[in-house]
Amino acid sequence: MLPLASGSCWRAVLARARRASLASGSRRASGGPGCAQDLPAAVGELRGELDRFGGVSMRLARIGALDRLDAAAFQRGLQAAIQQWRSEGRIAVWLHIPILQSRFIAPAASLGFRFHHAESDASTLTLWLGEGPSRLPGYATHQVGVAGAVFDENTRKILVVQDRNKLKNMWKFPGGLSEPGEDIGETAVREVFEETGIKAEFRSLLSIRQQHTNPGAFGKSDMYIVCRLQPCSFTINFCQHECLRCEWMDLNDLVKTENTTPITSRVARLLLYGYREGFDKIDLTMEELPAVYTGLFYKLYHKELPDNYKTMTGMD
Ligand SMILES: NC(=O)C1=CN([C@@H]2O[C@H](COP(=O)(O)OP(=O)(O)OC[C@H]3O[C@@H](n4cnc5c(N)ncnc54)[C@H](O)[C@@H]3O)[C@@H](O)[C@H]2O)C=CC1
Ligand SMILES: [Mg+2]
Repeated sequence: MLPLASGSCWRAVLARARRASLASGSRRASGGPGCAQDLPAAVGELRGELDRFGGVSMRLARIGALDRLDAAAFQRGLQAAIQQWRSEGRIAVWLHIPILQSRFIAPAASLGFRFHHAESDASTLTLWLGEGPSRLPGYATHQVGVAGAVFDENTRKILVVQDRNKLKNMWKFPGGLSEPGEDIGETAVREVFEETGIKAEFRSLLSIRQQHTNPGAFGKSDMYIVCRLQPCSFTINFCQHECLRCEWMDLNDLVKTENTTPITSRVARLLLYGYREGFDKIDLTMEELPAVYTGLFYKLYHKELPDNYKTMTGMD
């Protein structure tokens, strides 16, 4: 982000707020915590930053004497700053508020700010200043759950569990929610081990289910991904908190049983097809590739691409 050229605007408006307070002889003029005389210390450090979309970002954590700034003075300062930013053609304001400074949320909300998101130690509010409805991107919309279909080709057995905390005890693949920064395959391997004690390796991605307004996802959307895993151990030691039962079941039995969920039944049939006709018919395999802009790496999942199509050597 670039420092905002009109950062001095804050200094001016809060100095004005201070003068107004002094003139009105308000309680703050008399000194003590939250007193208007203390404003310049906080205000001098208050800087907005311009982003590449033409919006302004304000991080209250960067202001040293914020503890002494009271909510009413903050609101007056913010209001004047918004006016200034509007006149400069800024399209939006992002306000980052540390959790211990949450008293600034209400004054910001009264000026039209709304929550964009919250982390454990801070919240971010936004105000759209541009024309028409807000074009700011929303925050996270989905949770990601991943299950491991651990299939042993030698015995044709598949690892299944029944949840302890469900009203109906149906067979399903072990799995759970992905953690931040975790790859899909890593979640499948971790959850399978935590729930069943079975060690396994990621082979491919088999299916993706998307479901909206999911109660288990706090009313957000849910992506449930099933991976094919290859077992590396076979002795079950299942988690008593999460699972009621866990066993290696013949794949044909899982395909035929009614005591399962529709998605488990469908993926079992997909696995049976892959087992008989070749897993290349059903696998979305993974490859790591470099990201162009960030210099980081990402994982790409798709059906196997023949080598000559990867390089395009000798092809038109
Ligand atoms: N069709 C299927 O076969 C099923 C698919 N799924 C999918 O699996 C994913 C989630 O898997 P899970 O095994 O549920 O996740 P998980 O294995 O990460 O377990 C979640 C844990 O959080 C606990 N928990 C949940 N809500 C709680 C609350 N309000 N208070 C206290 N503890 C709470 C649960 O008891 C459980 O121990 C989702 O994507 C979901 O859609 C889940 C169940 C069945
Ligand atoms: Mg689970």
